[in-house]
Amino acid sequence: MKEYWSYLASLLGVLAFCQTLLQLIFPPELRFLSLKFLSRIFHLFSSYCYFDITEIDGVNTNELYNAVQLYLSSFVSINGSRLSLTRALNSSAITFGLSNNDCIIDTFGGVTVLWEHVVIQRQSQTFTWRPLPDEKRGFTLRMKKKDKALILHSYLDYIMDKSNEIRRNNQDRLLYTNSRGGSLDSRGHPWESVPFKHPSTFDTLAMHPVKKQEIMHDLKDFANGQSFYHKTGRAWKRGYLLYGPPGTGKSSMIAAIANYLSYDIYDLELTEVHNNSELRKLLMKTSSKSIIVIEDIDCSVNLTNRKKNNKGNYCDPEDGGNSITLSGLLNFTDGLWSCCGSERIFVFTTNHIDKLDPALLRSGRMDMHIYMSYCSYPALKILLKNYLGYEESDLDCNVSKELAEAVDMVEMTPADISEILIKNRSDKQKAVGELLETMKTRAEGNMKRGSLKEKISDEMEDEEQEKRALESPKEGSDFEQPSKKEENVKKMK
Ligand SMILES: Nc1ncnc2c1ncn2[C@@H]1O[C@H](COP(=O)(O)OP(=O)(O)OP(=O)(O)O)[C@@H](O)[C@H]1O
Ligand SMILES: [Mg+2]
Repeated sequence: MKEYWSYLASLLGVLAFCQTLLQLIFPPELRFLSLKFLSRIFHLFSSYCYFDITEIDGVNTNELYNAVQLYLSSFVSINGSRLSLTRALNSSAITFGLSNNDCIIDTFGGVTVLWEHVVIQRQSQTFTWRPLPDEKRGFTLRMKKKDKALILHSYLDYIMDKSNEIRRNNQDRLLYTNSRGGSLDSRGHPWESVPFKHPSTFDTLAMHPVKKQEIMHDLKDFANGQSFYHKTGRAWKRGYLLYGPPGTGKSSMIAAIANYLSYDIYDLELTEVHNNSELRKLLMKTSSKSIIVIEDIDCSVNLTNRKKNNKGNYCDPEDGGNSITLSGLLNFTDGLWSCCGSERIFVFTTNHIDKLDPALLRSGRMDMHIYMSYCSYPALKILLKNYLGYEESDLDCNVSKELAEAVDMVEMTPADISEILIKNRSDKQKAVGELLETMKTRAEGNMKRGSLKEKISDEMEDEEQEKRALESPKEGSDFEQPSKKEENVKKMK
């Protein structure tokens, strides 16, 4: 036995000596190359092949990585043994994920594949324009070589579709906003996101039911219109311009659209975008199935100060590319760049449609112009139902008649009315009474103001007429201006 141990010790000693000798004789490059060669030989005879899906691809985020992560999280909770759990700030969902360097098996169309989540600490920070994350993350997909075609053609597409579906069904919508000053985060994103939890829906939106149905129909047509857009060669996008006084529900409508179609919202703060190329980059980083919103477009940037050139056409001021121009914005919504990605809705809102540049309003630019009006009676009925639980039949016949008459005479926004109803929601009758009272008072005020205005304008018109009568000489009087023809005759004489 003793002999055996001494034999083993001497063998180990010889091996260690050989290794040191090899290290001394062969430089590290040669050793690296030989290892690479050996691994090539190994892969040549192995029946498996591997795909690496890294989180960051060059400078761009790899959408496939996020999709795989989400896809695996849907069943990893049942099959995995060691999981990472995450819950985004304010999110209502817990996400399961594979722990670092853990594996999971999946089957697709009778084929078995193995996913490994690979996390490597980044060695040294080489020089980059922006800081990179401390870890390099990625997934490695292992499959049999013979299954490669199926995996590449169908499985990855399936994962993309499935992940989109999971995200829409299980997760909160996301509300993105462009970072202050156009800065990028460590993962190269110019957008910051928070879970979007706006409760507004088309059911709660107070507007004329016919108009509402029309909009909802248009939205569904758009969302289901992939083949139509493809067939007609049009980019799969749609533009809505929402205009109307403050408090009529423009922002609520955007939230309702997002909830209706399960789209994310990109709320673009134009004042934080420095130039057209930055705008283009922001657009490139938006995902499909999203709504890109520019609120108060008339106030965001000065897009209306365009000059007429000598041909009479409007053109942007020359600024050396240091600011956003209207043509840049139109390119953003209309041009070739607007087609990167698909299934996107552009929404612009304004309180003053008359202040917008005609180029923005031209037909074909924004597909639908939607006027968000002061509250009408059909809209009021929705508010009464939402806030007080009242159907029309619950109201006294006379009261509903009075409400219907009064609401058409006052210019009250749904926001004004909501306020009164919320304040008195514990006492429904009081709420309706106060609403009616307010409407009547305002209507009287409006009428008084209206008749006063009418009186003033009548008086002004009378004065104007008198003035004109004094200034213009009477027919046949001495002060009659000679006609041009007479003047010419005089000159000839
Ligand atoms: N049409 C509406 N239906 C239901 N609620 C509404 C409607 N309009 C306004 N409101 C209520 O009033 C509040 C303000 O509405 P919202 O922010 O959507 O108005 P807006 O038109 O976007 O105003 P602004 O022009 O000032 O941005 C909302 O929180 C909502 O409760
Ligand atoms: Mg708004």
